[in-house]
Amino acid sequence: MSSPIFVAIDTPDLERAKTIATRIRNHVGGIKLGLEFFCANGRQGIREMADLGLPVFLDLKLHDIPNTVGKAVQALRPLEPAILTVHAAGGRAMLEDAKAAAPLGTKVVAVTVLTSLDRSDLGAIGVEDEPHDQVARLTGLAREAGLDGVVCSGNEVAAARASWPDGFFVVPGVRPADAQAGDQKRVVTPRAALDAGASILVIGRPITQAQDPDLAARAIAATL
Ligand SMILES: O=c1ccn([C@@H]2O[C@H](COP(=O)(O)O)[C@@H](O)[C@H]2O)c(=O)[nH]1
Repeated sequence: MSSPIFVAIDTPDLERAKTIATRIRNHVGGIKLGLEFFCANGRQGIREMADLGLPVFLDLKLHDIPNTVGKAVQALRPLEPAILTVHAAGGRAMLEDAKAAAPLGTKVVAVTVLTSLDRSDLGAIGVEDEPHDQVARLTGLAREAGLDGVVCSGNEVAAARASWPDGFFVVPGVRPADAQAGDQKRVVTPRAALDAGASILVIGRPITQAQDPDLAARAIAATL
């Protein structure tokens, strides 16, 4: 079985992204490219990264009116990413249009509650529920809209999977026991996230900022 680790390569520098991906390629299941990389390098940058041969998770977290998101996903179709993200809070019609516009082989997954948010952050944007309850609500919405799965933290993934056994669960906010959380607030270890039902783990800085990213990826893989 291929590794569940997708490395978040968050850099605007195409050559640095290629160097990291090349170094870690034998110890991870794929690479995740997000807004920072995409805004700097666009579709051509994604193509060049895909040419390295690892599955590409395109984490653009699209969130707009249904027509705009549908058209954006259409524009991304030629890239055929393995995984593509949209924000669940965009609502059911937006989720449906995103899924309808995506290539058949692309898993479209909805971001529920960002792992950088805690209970008080939710309160500040008018959501009075605990993250757990909001994740449950948005997971149900994503499932009804025909998506493939959701993005949530390792704290909520067990309940999300229990409600959607064949869903695809992406877990970021993953930190080895001795790593710094940084801006992440809902954090679990790689082993705990997998045990709780994660389909894949998104891990960025603990690998990409390490002196030896390959060694860091192997050390994390050894804990799984
Ligand atoms: O809720 C979310 C959704 C996406 N992310 C993304 O995952 C990586 C995490 O990087 P680290 O360096 O391991 O913190 C990053 O690209 C985020 O955009 C997330 O963290 N939380």
